[in-house]
Amino acid sequence: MFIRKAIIEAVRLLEDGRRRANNEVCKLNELSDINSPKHFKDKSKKWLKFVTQAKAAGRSPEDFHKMGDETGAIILQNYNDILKSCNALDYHDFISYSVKLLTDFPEVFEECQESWKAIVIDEFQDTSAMQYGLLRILASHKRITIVGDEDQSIFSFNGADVCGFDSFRKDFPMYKEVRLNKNYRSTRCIVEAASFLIRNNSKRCKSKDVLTDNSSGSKITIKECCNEEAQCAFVVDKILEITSDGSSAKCSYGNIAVLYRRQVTGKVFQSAFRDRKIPFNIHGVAFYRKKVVRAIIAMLSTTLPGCDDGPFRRVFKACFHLIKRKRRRAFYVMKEAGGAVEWGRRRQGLGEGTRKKEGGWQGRKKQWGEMGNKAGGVIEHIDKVSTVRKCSFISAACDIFSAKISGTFKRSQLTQGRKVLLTLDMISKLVHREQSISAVITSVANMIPQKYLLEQRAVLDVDGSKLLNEDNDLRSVLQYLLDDVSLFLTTVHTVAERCNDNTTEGKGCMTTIKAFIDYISGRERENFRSRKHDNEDSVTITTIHQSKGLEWDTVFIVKANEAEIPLLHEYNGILNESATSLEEERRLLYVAMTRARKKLFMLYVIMDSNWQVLQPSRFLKEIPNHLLEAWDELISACSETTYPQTEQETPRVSVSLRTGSPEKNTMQHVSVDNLFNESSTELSEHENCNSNNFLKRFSAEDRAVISLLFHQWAKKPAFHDPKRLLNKVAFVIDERLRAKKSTHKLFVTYLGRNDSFVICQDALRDLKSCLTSDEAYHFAVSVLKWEQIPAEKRAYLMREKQEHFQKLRIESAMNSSEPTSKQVTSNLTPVNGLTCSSVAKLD
Ligand SMILES: Nc1ncnc2c1ncn2[C@@H]1O[C@H](COP(=O)(O)OP(=O)(O)OP(=O)(O)O)[C@@H](O)[C@H]1O
Repeated sequence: MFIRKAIIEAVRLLEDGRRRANNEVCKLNELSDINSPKHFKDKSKKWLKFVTQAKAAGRSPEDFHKMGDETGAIILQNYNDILKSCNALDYHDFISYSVKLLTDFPEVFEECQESWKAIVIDEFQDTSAMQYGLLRILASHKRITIVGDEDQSIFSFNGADVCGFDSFRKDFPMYKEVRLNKNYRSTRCIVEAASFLIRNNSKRCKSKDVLTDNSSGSKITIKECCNEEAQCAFVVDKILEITSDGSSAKCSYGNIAVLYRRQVTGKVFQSAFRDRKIPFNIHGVAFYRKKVVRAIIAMLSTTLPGCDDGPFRRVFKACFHLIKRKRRRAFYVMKEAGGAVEWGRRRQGLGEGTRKKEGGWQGRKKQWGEMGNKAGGVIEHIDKVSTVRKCSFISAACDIFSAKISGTFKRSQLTQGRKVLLTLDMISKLVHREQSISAVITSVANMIPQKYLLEQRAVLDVDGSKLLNEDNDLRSVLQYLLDDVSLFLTTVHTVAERCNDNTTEGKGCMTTIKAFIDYISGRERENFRSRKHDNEDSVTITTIHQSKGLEWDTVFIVKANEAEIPLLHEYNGILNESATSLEEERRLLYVAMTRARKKLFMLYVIMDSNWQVLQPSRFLKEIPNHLLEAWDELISACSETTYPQTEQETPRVSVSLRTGSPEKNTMQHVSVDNLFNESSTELSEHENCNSNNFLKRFSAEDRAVISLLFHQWAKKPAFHDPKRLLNKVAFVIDERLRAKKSTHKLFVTYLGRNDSFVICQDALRDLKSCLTSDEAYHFAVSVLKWEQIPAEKRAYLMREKQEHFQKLRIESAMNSSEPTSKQVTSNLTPVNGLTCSSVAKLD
């Protein structure tokens, strides 16, 4: 967290410096954008990767300076300065300082040599250059064994350096190499397929061919799916089939895994598995490990006799956590306002020196330090006082915060501390007065600073496996907790015991609370123990990175698509198709494939959830056909049986377009494009995607014409390149604009027909002006992809798409008595000159 903050600040300092150097004065309304945390957060993502890699490689700002990367040098320098000024070290510093310690202090080095007489390193391919440097010093006695597989180096984003093997060979020339070429895990078919794939990497030891004595097993199934839903349905059906008693190759749930490149791909599987009652496991936080639930339990625990320091510490942490957040928000607001003040000052001619004196990183750090580190700092200080005075945490806290002034804390912090003590006192009184434990929990929940967390759903996708395997649970966190209380009262804590509580204690519900806390602690312990066992018979859903080192009988690699694996986009959307990143992505697929013992499925989708056309991963083509199950048959089976081709099955919509003047409406036919239109409108409610963003710039009517124009030229082989397509569209616009009319007819030949559409001059100009944008480029790419799909497959997809939006409309109409904007538009359609009707087959 701190690292990210430091990088955000490093980026902010860089931009600040640049603006000052250029003497740029921002407009007031731009300032809030420029200074907004989001602005820096987004930008800092790519720099986080840069700094991690630079530090892992042991590079200094000077190195980047020498390489001519001035920006990189400044960012790294700023980042290092920030850490230094906060007296902080990051993970990479731990290693570099250890190297320094061992080099500068021979006695430390000798002690380490004495302690570690021999060193064994597993997964050596994941070692960074910096780690290797430390290793080299520690292993000066030359008693070192490294185990690794360069083909499985997949953590370069974390600084792992696949060149480590070469460095090792050079630094330990007396090494003895033992090649473990025999694979005991997978069938021959899987081993061969993975080998064929990885052979395409140039940076690897060529002589390394993995063999196996295992049987050849069944071929790899490559499955094309219409969309993610269809992909999920296939996986679910297949799992149910292979786990059923009747299956010839019966497999237990625990022997199956679904692997994907990005976390987000797994979401759809979680809900589908829940619906179909397939047990699965995933890393996550169980309900009683949620911070907010733990805070409530800690607050209750503080009222119990003999409560130790832990719950008190947790309460302080939870309450000061809010202060931190609240203040940080306030800080950003202040920063934004400060930006405006600063702008004002510039206008008034206040000097740089004044600004530096008042602001700068030091000032900001002071403010941030006060805010960000308070919870930790406060608790640390109370701990210190309690150790020195040999008293409990709460006594120390009472002493500290009852003081009117403090040498350590500011007055505002003392006030906050007193508030926490007051809250604890109120809870204690409540527990002694109130007899209903549910009432106490509800009141305590109200005192929790992060109250909003209690309204969130108790069972989220990121929760622990035990909870995820339960049915869809719509209860809030608070309701979940209160239901647990009811369950406890009705099943565990008998009426007699409750009466006993009241008579022995006189009043309050302290004993019940103690019993409840004991009950849930015991249950949690048991859950934790059994979870491990439960997971043994659950399907694993995980990312490829997390699957490293594991193995299953059956593995599904899902969404094996371009832009997924290989995932070559940087955070800033720039395509990084360097050979190095491509080879790392190939290794990633290699790791995924080699997780399978007996059966491997590789699936790809034709369209993503945004209805964007996707291509299968280029890596699939690197696996020879003879290892794939009925690849050709599958494809032809799909096109022959899956895609309907009759007129009735591929309804099309025709839309008449508005002309420049409303009176001169002409009816024109638009085919696929109104669906693009439709999707772009619908998608605005879902996710933004570049190509749809492009169309969204235009009015609904113009979108159809523009889309059609692109499709017309995309069909011609001469314009199969997105840039050429954009140039052609620009050329057509120029021609039209030369005619100097307020409205223009665009002659479009599409689906074998010549049609003309009227579009106004302004829309044409707007279109021309944005043809060089990234969004236009993405749109051109998506149009080209669409046109490359075989006609019958396109017809099928169109039908799917129409059905999808039809379903959405029906659902939204059923959910809302108010008409949606879309419904309003469609009701107004005749007035605007838009009509819809079914027309013939697509192509
Ligand atoms: N000599 C052997 N005889 C039989 N089975 C073996 C032998 N060595 C390993 N195996 C089996 O092969 C599988 C893979 O072994 P292991 O996990 O040690 O390999 P690995 O190189 O660490 O794999 P990876 O790095 O790909 O995860 C395991 O199921 C293991 O039981």
